[in-house]
Amino acid sequence: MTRAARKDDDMAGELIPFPGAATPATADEPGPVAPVPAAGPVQPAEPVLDGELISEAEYRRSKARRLAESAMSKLPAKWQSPETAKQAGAALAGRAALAPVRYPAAVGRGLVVSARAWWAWVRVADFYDAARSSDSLASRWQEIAVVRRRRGVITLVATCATGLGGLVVDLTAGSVPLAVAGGAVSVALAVAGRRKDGSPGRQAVLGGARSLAMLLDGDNLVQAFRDAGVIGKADRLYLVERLRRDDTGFSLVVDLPAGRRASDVIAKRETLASALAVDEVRLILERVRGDKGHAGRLAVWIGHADPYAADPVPSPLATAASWDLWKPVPFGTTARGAAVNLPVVWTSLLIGAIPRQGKTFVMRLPITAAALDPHVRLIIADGKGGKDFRPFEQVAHRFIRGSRESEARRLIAVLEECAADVADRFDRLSEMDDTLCPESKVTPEITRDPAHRMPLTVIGIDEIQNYLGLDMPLNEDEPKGKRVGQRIYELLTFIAKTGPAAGYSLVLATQRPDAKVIPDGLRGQLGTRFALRVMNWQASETIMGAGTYKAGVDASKLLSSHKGVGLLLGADGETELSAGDAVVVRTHLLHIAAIRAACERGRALREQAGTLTGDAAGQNDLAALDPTVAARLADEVTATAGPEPVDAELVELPAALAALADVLVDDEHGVVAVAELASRVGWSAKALGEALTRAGVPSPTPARQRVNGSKNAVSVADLDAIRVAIDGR
Ligand SMILES: Nc1ncnc2c1ncn2[C@@H]1O[C@H](COP(=O)(O)OP(=O)(O)OP(=O)(O)O)[C@@H](O)[C@H]1O
Repeated sequence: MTRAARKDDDMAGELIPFPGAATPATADEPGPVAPVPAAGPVQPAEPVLDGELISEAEYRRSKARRLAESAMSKLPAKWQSPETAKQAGAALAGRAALAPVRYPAAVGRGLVVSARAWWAWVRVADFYDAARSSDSLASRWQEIAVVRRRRGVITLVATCATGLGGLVVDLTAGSVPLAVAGGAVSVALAVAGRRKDGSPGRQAVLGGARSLAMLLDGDNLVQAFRDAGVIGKADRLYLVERLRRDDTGFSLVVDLPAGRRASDVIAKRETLASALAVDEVRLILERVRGDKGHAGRLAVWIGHADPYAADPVPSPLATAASWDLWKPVPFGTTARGAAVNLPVVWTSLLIGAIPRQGKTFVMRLPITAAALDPHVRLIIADGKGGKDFRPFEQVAHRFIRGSRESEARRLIAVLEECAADVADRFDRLSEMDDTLCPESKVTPEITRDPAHRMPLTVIGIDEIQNYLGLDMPLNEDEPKGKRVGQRIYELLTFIAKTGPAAGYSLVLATQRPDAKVIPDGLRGQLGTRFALRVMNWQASETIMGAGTYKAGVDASKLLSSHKGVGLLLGADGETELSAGDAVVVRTHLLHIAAIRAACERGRALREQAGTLTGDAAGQNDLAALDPTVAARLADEVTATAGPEPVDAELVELPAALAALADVLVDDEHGVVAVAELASRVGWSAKALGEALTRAGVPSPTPARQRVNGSKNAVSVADLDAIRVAIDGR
């Protein structure tokens, strides 16, 4: 006989939608097929059950197994997994072997403890100490002495009665009851004398390894939340969706007690992981937002194993015949296997990581998708200069390999060409009719029609720090003028800020993601951030944005063995990626051979569409910029990037001295109160005093003197010394 049964109640059910996780691919996923009626109006299908046909014996076996698992889950966590149970068993056996020595010692300690307690009772120690500390011992002494005498008599009577009773029992019933009573007393003494955890001399407990409960239940979870301090000791959790277990892990949705915030729990993920006894990579916490959630609702997933240690998933781009870059690019999967796609249009991407974590591999994913779209213009600058990007030479409109001076100067020329194009596109977009261009932004139709000359343009630069750090003068005639790196920074900032609406996207990668290497002005314009493992939380914040560490986003916590795994955050609100919660993504793997093949396909597509241009088509010469465009651009680009970063100290120094130079009168000499000088220039006395010290103006001795008949000594400055400093500059 056979029986149809649900495969596993706990496993069945729909996936919990977690807003915050990036775009799950659902459209292409195969699902159960409902029977189609032969003809007539469309009928609603019966609910489809996911199940399998099993025999009676199999059913009984699975039921027995579930009962056994449920019983096991009630045991302390250390008895639930074979490894920890083995350790706990060994520790128990060790303790049993030492019992003959330890038991008498515990009884001895118990005797001492009991004797001390008895002596304190007879002495009425608590009352005596209280009277002494309140200086009322003399007046209470009589009272205390009476109680002491009474307790002494009680002790004597009780001892005699016990001895007599023992003798009677021994004579009437033999020694067995006495032995039993003695045994019970010794157990009580041993309990009183046992060594407690934390008392001096107590050692770490062998076999006490904590581990995740085999079958998590509500009780384990509430305890873990309490132990982690994310809810109060008397608080409860409310299960919104019951705990489910599948092949990958446990999942559930909980409501925190009123007033507790889910984001606070997410920020304490590591502490909660410790309370649950799992590595934090196995614990995923996400807020449930929108209509189905609220600020105290949390989706929890605890993996059976490290979800990022599995074999990497090959990128679908390896086999894609072509790609439409207006569609988000397949990027990777979450820990739970949901697909994550990376939008490229309307945004720019910053990738940061320490070396050898997969930065170049990750960067090549959106660029390969761009190569597969014949209507995309690709500009590549490989600051490392290896072979990683060479396959793109076949399709790239501009391709620069290396970061020596000549290559950096060519990059500047290419970026100037792009900046001029961005400005020109906006001029032309503003002229287009509303049907074709409804929002002063490019549309798929505009970018795909060669007549409009506005293809989507992706500028990919690897090891961007190698270009931005170049310190040679831009103009050789002005050795102290603008630097090459500064010019590249200005142009990139301009393109990142104004380019997305005109169809330009930047994909920048660096292995030194600090504020000095990528100034805030540029970083702030890169709306999508992906951080693979970095050195510390500061580097993580540099990529992901200020405040992300406090919110629990820290790429330094990723393991170095997790190549290609990183945190993805949409920071500009332009894409479907959540700006609030970073999602951990295991990126797809795409090897160089597959990229080369994809680029060959991309080249063929471009040849067919007539869109193979620039370097790839052998047209290496850059068109000289029209002088009017160049002049207009010079102003716009510099204004967008803001003033050159300058050392604050250098600005303040001349400002203090320059202000003083205007107010000092020629025949003034000697010392003057700093406060008086400060009031002349409208500064605070403190700020001026500090500025003078930084300017190297020596203070008079003593530094505080009475001047102009002042009652107290005040801070003074030497006018002659200030004049010397001004003249020196
Ligand atoms: N998605 C992935 N899954 C698994 N392994 C990956 C993935 N991406 C990259 N790797 C592995 O990580 C290694 C380092 O990759 P990659 O060269 O991209 O690092 P990088 O950060 O660019 O290093 P460098 O800064 O030295 O250029 C590669 O050898 C590759 O095998």
